[in-house]
Amino acid sequence: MLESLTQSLADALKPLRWQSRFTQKDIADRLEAVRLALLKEDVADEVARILTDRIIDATICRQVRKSMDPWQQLLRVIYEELFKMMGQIGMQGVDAQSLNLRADGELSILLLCGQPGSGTTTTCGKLALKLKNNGYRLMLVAADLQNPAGVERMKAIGSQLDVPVYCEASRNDTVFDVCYKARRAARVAGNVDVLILDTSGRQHMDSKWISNFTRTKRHMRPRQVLYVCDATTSQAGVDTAKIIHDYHKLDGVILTKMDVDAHGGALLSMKHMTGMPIKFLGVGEQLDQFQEFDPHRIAKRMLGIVEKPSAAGETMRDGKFTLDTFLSTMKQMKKRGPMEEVMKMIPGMGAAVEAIGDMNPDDDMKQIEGIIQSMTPHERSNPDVIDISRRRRIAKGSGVDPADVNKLLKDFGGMQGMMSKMAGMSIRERMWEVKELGEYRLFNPDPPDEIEPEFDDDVENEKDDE
Ligand SMILES: Nc1nc2c(ncn2[C@@H]2O[C@H](COP(=O)(O)OP(=O)(O)OP(=O)(O)O)[C@@H](O)[C@H]2O)c(=O)[nH]1
Repeated sequence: MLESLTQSLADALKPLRWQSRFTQKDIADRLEAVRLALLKEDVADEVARILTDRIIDATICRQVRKSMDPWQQLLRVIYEELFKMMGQIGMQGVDAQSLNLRADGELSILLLCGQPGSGTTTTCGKLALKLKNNGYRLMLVAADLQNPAGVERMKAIGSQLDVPVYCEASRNDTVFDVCYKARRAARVAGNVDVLILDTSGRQHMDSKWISNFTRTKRHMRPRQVLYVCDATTSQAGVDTAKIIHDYHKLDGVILTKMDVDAHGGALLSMKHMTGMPIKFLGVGEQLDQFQEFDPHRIAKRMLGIVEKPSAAGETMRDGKFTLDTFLSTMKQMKKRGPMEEVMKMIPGMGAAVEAIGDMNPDDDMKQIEGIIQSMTPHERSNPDVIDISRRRRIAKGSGVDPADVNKLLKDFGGMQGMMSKMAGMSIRERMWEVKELGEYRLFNPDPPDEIEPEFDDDVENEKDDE
């Protein structure tokens, strides 16, 4: 995954690697090499130009910290610009909020479309598996009637996941007919939370397909329409995604076959060129080879920064950071003073606390405590088992909205991930991570166009931290 892009970037930046000082000319020369490297990896011309211009601007705007290696500072700038180019945080989860699923217990519909062979049918199964693991009850719909093999594949996926599949024997039905009948069947069954429609077709660009798709989208009222794009098709895939998005206004992209995409052209260009966020990545043929898109991790990977798992990280991933741990950590922190004061003690959080103004972290803490205490011990150790009906009961028991329970579980999931990630980091890296979380992810799920990093602080003491 992304091997060629990582190598090209490394080659372009290599002359600066061991230099103790950089002039602006050095940086400009190297970034021209980076731009050419990006073009070679099939990144859109516009994206390569804007990205390198932004990196140059950011390096000029920042006051260079004397105590820090200039190479590290340059890498930091490139990393930030890469993830800004790709990412929109807070839209990638397999949860009610990120997928806009209904909170009232009514049927939610997700519509997936994509070019033939892009992996749409497989992706429907991957999404179904993730949702099933989060406690949702699914039905899959094989609405790609032009391709009998696709229907058979969907049936095989359904039996592998033990999820019902709706399909029609008649090939005279249109995509709309199948989806319409499937929705009726799901409602009659009464035990389906999410209906996933596989509408991958033969000729997405022909007028018949467009009118059928438009009708399906209008009448089925899906909660989200996701475009499945084969990452290896690079710019051609991005161009098609843009045409379809301009016409149909989709909600996001799932990039498949990332495991065999060495170049990352589609990955880097997609958000800027189409305006759609990337939500998930397909990273293999198996149904569990599916990831929520994390632009931070991908940007690091592009720069060859390896995240090393540590023993403590493994422990976290093994599930030992439970809701009980979370609650007791919060309580310990609370003993040290009001939440607001404790949060201010965390590097980078001070500004965030000021920014949230009227919000009262102590009240939030009481609500969190109430929700966690309404769960069973088993649920606190295994939050994945909390399905929709339990979420409703927990909400009732703690006097909050089901959406608050969903949010807590989502935040906890994020924190669990962060804890495992931080376990393998140096103190400085941890400080960056917490600072980013405070200023960027936690309080601002849609990142601003520009982040103002504080490179002009007095950081002479930083070396003491290491
Ligand atoms: N390596 C890799 N292969 C994938 C991935 N996703 C899907 N595939 C493979 O891509 C091929 C096409 O997948 P399908 O799910 O049938 O694609 P489709 O878009 O529904 O195709 P049609 O039915 O022809 O429209 C299959 O061999 C899948 O196993 C992925 O993330 N990585």
